Amino acid sequence: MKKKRSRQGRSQRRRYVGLLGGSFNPAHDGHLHISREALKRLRLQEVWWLVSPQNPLKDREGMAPLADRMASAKAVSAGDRRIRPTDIEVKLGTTYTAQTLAKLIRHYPNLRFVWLMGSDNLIQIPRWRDWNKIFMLVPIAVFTRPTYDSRALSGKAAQRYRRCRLPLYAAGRLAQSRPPVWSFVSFRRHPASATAIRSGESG
Ligand SMILES: Nc1ncnc2c1ncn2[C@@H]1O[C@H](COP(=O)(O)OP(=O)(O)OP(=O)(O)O)[C@@H](O)[C@H]1O
Ligand SMILES: O=C(O)c1ccc[n+]([C@@H]2O[C@H](COP(=O)([O-])O)[C@@H](O)[C@H]2O)c1
Repeated sequence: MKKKRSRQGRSQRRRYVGLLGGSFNPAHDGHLHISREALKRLRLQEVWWLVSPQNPLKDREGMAPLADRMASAKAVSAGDRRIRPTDIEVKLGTTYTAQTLAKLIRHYPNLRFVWLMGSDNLIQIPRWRDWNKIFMLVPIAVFTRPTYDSRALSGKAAQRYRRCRLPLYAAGRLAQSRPPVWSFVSFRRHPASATAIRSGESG
């Protein structure tokens, strides 16, 4: 009886943290939108914006300095204390997500992480280093994004992990679920994109 109570106590103290990795070149309302959706729908306490030193698949040309991207992330998230921009990958010495996650899990044994990404990245994730390891390490929430969803849901990653997909109505349990597990969060789309902002469209 005593043992049961203390186990419950431990799980109540657990904090669930969403990780939104990105270039944030610059940060925009789309990032804010999916972070708030994640906090609410996945029942998270915090979302960390992992402002990437350099996306291994993106060109260095046109990539603003990390300090500028951090400043933009801080400005956009300023109104919401649950959202925390960080350049922690610099301190961890990682640019590959699988490595970042392995280190974060080791450094923060009392936190439970969930990887957050837009549906464009579900299409691309099979090109990431050790991508299957990412599915094994943390639950993954994929957010709806204009134009990408149907390709994402018929793509290699969605197909390979189709049996590990939690339906939307169960997304509130995603953070506590044992990987591999993922969910497609399709409540409301947001049209913003950094590419559009850089090219002078409204984003
Ligand atoms: N409007 C959006 N809806 C859903 N997910 C988004 C949206 N904007 C960004 N994301 C997600 O946020 C993460 C970080 O995105 P990133 O910083 O690359 O912005 P981006 O707008 O996709 O940039 P770019 O256009 O330069 O590729 C990625 O997982 C991306 O899919
Ligand atoms: O690990 C990889 O091989 C890898 C390849 C491409 C992108 N990522 C990560 O994916 C996240 C989204 O990147 P971006 O540039 O699309 O915003 C960011 O955290 C990147 O570090 C990771």
